[in-house]
Amino acid sequence: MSFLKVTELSKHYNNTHKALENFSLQLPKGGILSMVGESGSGKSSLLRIIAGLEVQSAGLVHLGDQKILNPDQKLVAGYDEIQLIHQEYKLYPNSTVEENIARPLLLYDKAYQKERTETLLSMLRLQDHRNKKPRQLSGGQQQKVAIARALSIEPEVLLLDEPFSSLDVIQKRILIEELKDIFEELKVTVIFVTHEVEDAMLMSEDLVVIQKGEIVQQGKAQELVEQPASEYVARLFGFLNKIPKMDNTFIRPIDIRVSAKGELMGKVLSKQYLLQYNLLKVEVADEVWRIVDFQRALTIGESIGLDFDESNFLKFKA
Ligand SMILES: Nc1ncnc2c1ncn2[C@@H]1O[C@H](COP(=O)(O)OP(=O)(O)OP(=O)(O)O)[C@@H](O)[C@H]1O
Repeated sequence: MSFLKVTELSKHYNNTHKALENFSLQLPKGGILSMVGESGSGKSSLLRIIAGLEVQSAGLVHLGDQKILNPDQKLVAGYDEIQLIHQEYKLYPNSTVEENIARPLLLYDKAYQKERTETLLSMLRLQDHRNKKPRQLSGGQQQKVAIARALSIEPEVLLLDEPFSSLDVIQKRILIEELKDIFEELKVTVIFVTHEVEDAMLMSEDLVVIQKGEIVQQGKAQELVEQPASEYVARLFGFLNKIPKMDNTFIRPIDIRVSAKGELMGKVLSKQYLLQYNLLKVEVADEVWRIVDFQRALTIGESIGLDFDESNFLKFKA
């Protein structure tokens, strides 16, 4: 059953520049979807239109039976039910964490205000910071407060536009894992936009890849990894090695074995020490391949045989 429904949305800035083209998407209530796309692919435009903050050139957005009106159709742009959070989301600098979270609840009954604020402080584990001002918090904690504030009025939909891009990797991973559980518990419907595929996979199994304003692939993470619809999608998940003399045919480093009687011979050009393996650059025919060496046994200049199963080839249309 679709709850958030985007139908054939297009957005052309200045009547020419196409930020979105015929974009359709459906999410069930409580669904979490991660959207990956490079800069300029139309992700922010999409979220702003879904939130009712931007006028589309064509197409519709529905939340349940309700048609989302754009700023040309509605006196006050936006909806309480749909909250958009982005990287530069501003907290009230002179208010405490507690006050920031309670702010959208000012018109509500006092007892409910208190109860809801306490729930969110506890859910997001911000109790110890309740009396601090935003500047006394780390970037990750500030984004948590922003999310708590957005969640205070119990929105149906949360739209996250690269909200963690200013955080360091460790902070970010912990926060994504924490938030995923909270979103599931609250049954809020979430679209999480990022250009980092690993962050997308941490947040949800359901992924959409967007390129130049169009969906290039949508599905479970495993489907996208195993059957990428294009070279672009495949490269999002890591290096590809081109098979010599075969057009548009590739193999991933992880699918290659180093073996004395390999199908192809290669020469190690360089090696890079990474956390779980050495990543080698290997000259193979006229190509430079990336090979993973878990044993860290291979040395620069060494000639090696490379073996693989053709069933692991990734073939794309030209
Ligand atoms: N207000 C605007 N006026 C004109 N062009 C715009 C406007 N906003 C966005 N664009 C253009 O529309 C395209 C899509 O932009 P959008 O910000 O939606 O993409 P994005 O995927 O969110 O990019 P980023 O990750 O860099 O934020 C880009 O080419 C951008 O330059």
